[in-house]
Amino acid sequence: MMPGERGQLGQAGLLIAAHGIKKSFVTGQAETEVLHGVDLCIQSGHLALVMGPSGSGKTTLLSILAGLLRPSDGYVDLCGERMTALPPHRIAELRRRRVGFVFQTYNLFPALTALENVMAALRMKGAPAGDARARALHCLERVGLAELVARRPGQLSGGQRQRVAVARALATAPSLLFGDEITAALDPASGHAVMRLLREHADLGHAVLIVTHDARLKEYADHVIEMQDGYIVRERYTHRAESDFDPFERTTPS
Ligand SMILES: Nc1ncnc2c1ncn2[C@@H]1O[C@H](COP(=O)(O)OP(=O)(O)OP(=O)(O)O)[C@@H](O)[C@H]1O
Repeated sequence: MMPGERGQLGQAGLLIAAHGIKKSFVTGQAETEVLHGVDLCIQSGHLALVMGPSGSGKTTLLSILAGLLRPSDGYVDLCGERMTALPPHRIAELRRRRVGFVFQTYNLFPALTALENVMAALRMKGAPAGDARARALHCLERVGLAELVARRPGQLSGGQRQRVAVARALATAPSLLFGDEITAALDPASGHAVMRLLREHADLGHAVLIVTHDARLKEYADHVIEMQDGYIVRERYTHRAESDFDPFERTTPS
């Protein structure tokens, strides 16, 4: 059961528990440590933001938590499994079952239409063709692309491609959804719509973790993590505004 499936919990409702994460990169003769021992927990039902200056290690941390990059030291438990102890094929399998991504580069298949791109993700998780088509159409409609489902990525704007990537990530109802600058290419109204969908996704008991420079997204967040020079320097659990205040529309020029 994929759509609507609740995120499988690790200990005490944690979908991610990471401890002592270090990462070094070797360039030429030099080895540089860019994460210096990061501890982080992400709870089920939470939308978390990772913020901080350029080069502070946000994308590196996200890649490690998502199982795309191995830490040099420390461990990551994902949905209760010690991911960092698994061999690569088991990590790939865990990612396929539990994780969704939206990257700045979208990673869409250029030869497939928007509909086919979203369907492909569902088919890879074993959904029958008819179900995959219906769910893909529904998800594309939710991101406001109902009219554009037959277009290929090359026939869409950057913001429209970003929304296809969001539809594709949400379609498989991942326990953990990772996003890197998810709203960067979006106009205020689309940014608002996408964040509302991600908020709903977290409210189902999943978790959403987004790297961003956009302070407006804090209005949707439960947990804000600030990084600097390879360390987490501040973490805040926020109380979301109960009002229908709209941070995107507030900055829309009148
Ligand atoms: N594959 C790599 N090889 C060598 N150095 C790397 C590699 N990936 C990242 N780095 C370095 O690690 C540091 C952290 O990079 P990272 O991309 O995690 O930062 P960031 O906070 O996401 O930055 P931005 O906000 O600009 O995207 C930077 O100094 C970067 O140059």
